[in-house]
Amino acid sequence: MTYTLILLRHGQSDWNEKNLFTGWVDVSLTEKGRAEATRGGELITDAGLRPDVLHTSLLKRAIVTANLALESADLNWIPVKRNWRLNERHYGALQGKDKAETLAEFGEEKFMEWRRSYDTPPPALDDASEFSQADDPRYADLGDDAPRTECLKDVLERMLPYWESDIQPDLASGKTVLVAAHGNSLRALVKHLDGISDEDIASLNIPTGIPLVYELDEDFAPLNPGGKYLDPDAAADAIKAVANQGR
Ligand SMILES: O=C(O)[C@@H](CO)OP(=O)(O)O
Repeated sequence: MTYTLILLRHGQSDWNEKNLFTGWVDVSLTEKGRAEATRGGELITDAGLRPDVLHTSLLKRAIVTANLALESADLNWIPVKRNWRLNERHYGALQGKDKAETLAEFGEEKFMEWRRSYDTPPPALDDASEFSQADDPRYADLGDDAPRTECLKDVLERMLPYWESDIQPDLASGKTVLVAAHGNSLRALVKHLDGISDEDIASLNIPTGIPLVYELDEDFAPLNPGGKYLDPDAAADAIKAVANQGR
């Protein structure tokens, strides 16, 4: 028995286009992002894949991406589960800040530490900030556990329980699972699946809107380590663009 897992980062968002740190701020897709999402669904269909169930974050850029992909795959009807544990990394006090200005102000080392180090979070976001989610009803159940900043390690630690409790059982029952999420929550999942070291994960970036397919064995170990992008050429170009953000 092999399991099929399809990872889909949301299409380009308004704040991807503007080059702003986003995190938990609930921004919309651009027209380009919507087109990427639709094409993502076409790529899934063309590859002969048919997701049985969808898991998304609570952020609309992932939700709308999944809806558009499923619309183009004529699979609007499949069951969906949404969970904050698939959210983008909470970017702390960087949320709403321009990436190029942050790089210019703090320098390459600090910028990359905040962006890609495994275990150093940016400073926490003040609850009074216009970019805070402290009063957002969708996170009310989290109470004081709601993050004010996160590093990738934090994301991995809050994502893994959901991977084990909700996604693995769907895979184990033979379902093809589509996970529509974010650059850093998917980096955390890929780190876990591929056993990537804390150092090496810094240079792994995930492009918007291009499905990444893993075939997993019964222990959820990849049979195709690194997975397979359904449009490898577009993925390679887009990965470089993500890596160079801020420059
Ligand atoms: O701003 C963010 O939330 C993320 C994803 O867009 O950015 P980065 O790739 O810099 O971690």
